[in-house]
Amino acid sequence: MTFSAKAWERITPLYDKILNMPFNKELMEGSLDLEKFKFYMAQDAYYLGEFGKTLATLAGKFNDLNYVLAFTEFASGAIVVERALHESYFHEFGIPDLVNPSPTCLLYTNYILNQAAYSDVAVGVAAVLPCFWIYKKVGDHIYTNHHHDGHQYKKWIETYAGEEFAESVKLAINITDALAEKASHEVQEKMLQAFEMASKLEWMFWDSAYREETWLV
Ligand SMILES: Cc1ncc(CN)c(N)n1
Repeated sequence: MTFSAKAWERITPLYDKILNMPFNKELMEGSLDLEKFKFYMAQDAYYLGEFGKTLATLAGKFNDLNYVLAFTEFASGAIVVERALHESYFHEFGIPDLVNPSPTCLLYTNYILNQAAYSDVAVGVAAVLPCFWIYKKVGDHIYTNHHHDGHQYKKWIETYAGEEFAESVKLAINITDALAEKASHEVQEKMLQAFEMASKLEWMFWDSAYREETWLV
């Protein structure tokens, strides 16, 4: 069994919960409160900057130059392509440029940055894989089930259900599998744990956006 098959099996119950979160269900129906979506987009802008730095950190750790290239492109993709999506919404909805990260956003970004900086590179890669893979699956699910006409969150849906993003996700999965194949049993177990932890943090990120989470002190 490949690492990716094992990893997805491990998070399947969590993935089902993600699909049924109010944020994602209402986003799909187009009924999601605009203030919640704006909150999410603002936090996600912060997230994507840190995600880009995490990918760039990982890029510098590979010996295989194909992987360096792939992760460098992922890093610029996170910042350039997804930022374009954000900027169109920022324009439309007036979301602020400077964002203070929510507790969950800070927790998630610090987790992936920490894994990229201090863990085995294969573990760092496993920690960022949910950011690709879960979004692709959720994007496809929402794309298939949403009403196409005049949907106010159409650009978001099309970004994550699109072909360009699909190519990156496939490559990220293949690289993770190749790294896992060469890793010790111990590192493979840490990779699974990192994949599961980041998947939980994806759940928390949507939940925190729905609650418009703030600092209590
Ligand atoms: C929180 C989060 N995770 C993943 C993605 C998709 N790269 C995103 N935009 N935001």
